[in-house]
Amino acid sequence: MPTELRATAIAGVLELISQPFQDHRGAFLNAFREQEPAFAEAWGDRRIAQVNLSRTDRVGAIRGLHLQAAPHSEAKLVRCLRGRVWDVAVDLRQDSATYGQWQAVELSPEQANALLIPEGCAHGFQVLEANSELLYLHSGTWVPEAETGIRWDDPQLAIAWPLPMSELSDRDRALPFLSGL
Ligand SMILES: Cc1cn([C@H]2C[C@H](O)[C@@H](COP(=O)(O)OP(=O)(O)O[C@H]3O[C@H](C)C(=O)[C@H](O)[C@H]3O)O2)c(=O)[nH]c1=O
Repeated sequence: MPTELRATAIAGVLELISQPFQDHRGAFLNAFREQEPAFAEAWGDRRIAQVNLSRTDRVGAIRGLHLQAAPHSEAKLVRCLRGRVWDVAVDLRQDSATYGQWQAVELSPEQANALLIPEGCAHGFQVLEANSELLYLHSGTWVPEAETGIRWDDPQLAIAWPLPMSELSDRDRALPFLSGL
C-alpha cells in the first residue's frame, strides 16, 4: 500500500501515513523510499545528512522548539518508533503567510505516520506515553553554533500542549520568545 501524504495549514509541513506490511511474524514498514511518490513529493531532492534517535521517558516532557538558523537550515522527517508523542511544527519563515502559526500531529508506531518539518520551521514534541522514542531524518548536519529556537510556552504561539509540562531541559527553558527573535 502506498504512503499517503497529508498537507497541513502550513506549507511544507506534511504528514506521511504508511501502511505496514503485517503477517504472522509481525510487521514491516517502508520508513523512507525516495522513489515512492509521497516521499519524493515530501522530501524532494534533499539528501539525508544525518539520522538521530531520541528517547524521552517522562509523560508530559517537552523537547523543543528547535531549528538551525540559515545557512544551516534543515528539514526533518520525524517518526515515533515507540510510545506516542504530540509533534509540533512552528512556522518561523519571515516571508510565510503562516508565520508564527503551529501545527501538531500525534505520532505513534500504531498510526505508522511521520511529520515533515521543512527548513525554517521549529520542531518540538510532548511525550504522551512513557519511554517514547523518535527517529529523525535530517537534510543537514548538526551545527551547534546554528542551533536556535523559541520557548515552548510562548504566549504569542499559544501552543495547546495536551498535558502539563513535566520536564524540560535548561537549554529549552532559556530559549527566547518569538518577540525576542
Ligand atoms: C541535535 C543534536 C544534538 N547532539 C547532542 C547535543 C547534546 O549533547 C545531546 C542532546 O542534544 P539536545 O539536548 O539538543 O537534544 P534535544 O533537546 O532532543 O534536541 C532535539 O530535539 C528537537 C525537538 C529537535 O527537533 C532536534 O532534533 C534537536 O534539537 O546530543 C548531537 O550530538 N547531534 C545532534 O544532531
